[in-house]
Amino acid sequence: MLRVAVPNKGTLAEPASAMLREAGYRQRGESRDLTVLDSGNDVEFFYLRPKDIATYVGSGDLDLGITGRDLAINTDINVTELAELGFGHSTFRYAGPADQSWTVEALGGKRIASAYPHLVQADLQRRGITGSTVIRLDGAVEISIQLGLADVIADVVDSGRTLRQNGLATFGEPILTSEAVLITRADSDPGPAARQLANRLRGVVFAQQYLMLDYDCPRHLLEAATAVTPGLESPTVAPMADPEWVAVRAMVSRKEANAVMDALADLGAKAILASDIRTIRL
Ligand SMILES: Nc1ncnc2c1ncn2[C@@H]1O[C@H](COP(=O)(O)OP(=O)(O)OP(=O)(O)O)[C@@H](O)[C@H]1O
Ligand SMILES: O=P(O)(O)OC[C@H]1O[C@H](OP(=O)(O)OP(=O)(O)O)[C@H](O)[C@@H]1O
Ligand SMILES: [Mg+2]
Repeated sequence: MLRVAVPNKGTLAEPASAMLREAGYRQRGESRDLTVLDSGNDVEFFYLRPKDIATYVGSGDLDLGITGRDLAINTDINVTELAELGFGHSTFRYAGPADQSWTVEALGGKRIASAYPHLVQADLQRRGITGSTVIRLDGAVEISIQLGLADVIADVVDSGRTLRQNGLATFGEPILTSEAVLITRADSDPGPAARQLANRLRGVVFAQQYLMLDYDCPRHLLEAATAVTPGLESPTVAPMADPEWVAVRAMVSRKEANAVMDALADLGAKAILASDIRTIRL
């Protein structure tokens, strides 16, 4: 039986379970449940702290896990990414008081507070910065400078609101860009059941990036219209009761969908519909 770790709370918990459900797996109904057996798919899910997931997967006690890339790297254990899951996006950055001008080069010998100490140590080492003290905190890191514990922080930045509220500003390039990822132990074949779960999740991620467009097209405009909607392989073109018209169906990128619909309408297509795609196998 495949054993899979899923975040039990925090930012990643709800979207991770929703994605697994969409991919056809049974998920817990009660937020206090720590395990769920999906006997139909021969998978057992374990609901664990996101910070601990890479530890379980890296040790080989669990086969797969969903966690943040930043959390996985910070765990400093041998795991590899099987899929990017398209949610839980963030950056990991240095920040200091907004009224001081900081550079990464000036971090030597300074005190840096972070809930991701390994990630910070690795970044300092990569840059050849020495003598800094990394102070490990569990959360609410933004307050530590004000309280006198640290000179700067390194933390997860999403909207930037928490930093602004605490009078802080980022400096230097992001240390990392992160999102939720599916991980497995590095240097070992995860096996066919794990590959199937990864493929199902990739199908959901991919589907979320596309919409299905359907429209009616005057036959003489078909070439121009299908140039606007080439689809993945080629659009489906079906006859309509009126021989002057054809029905066209093609996938379009969700980001471009409205521009494509405008272009089709300008061209003379009618009844242009966009619908969600739940999942895909390419
Ligand atoms: N706005 C956000 N705040 C916090 N984490 C975020 C945010 N957006 C994305 N993430 C990602 O979510 C993961 C952190 O989730 P988690 O809930 O474990 O953090 P946490 O709230 O710091 O945990 P804890 O409950 O121990 O404080 C990281 O991978 C992080 O990059
Ligand atoms: O850029 P923003 O949109 O403001 O989001 C980033 C903030 O959110 C997270 O904190 P969280 O709420 O998880 O609290 P914590 O510090 O206790 O983990 C993270 O640690 C940052 O503090
Ligand atoms: Mg947090």
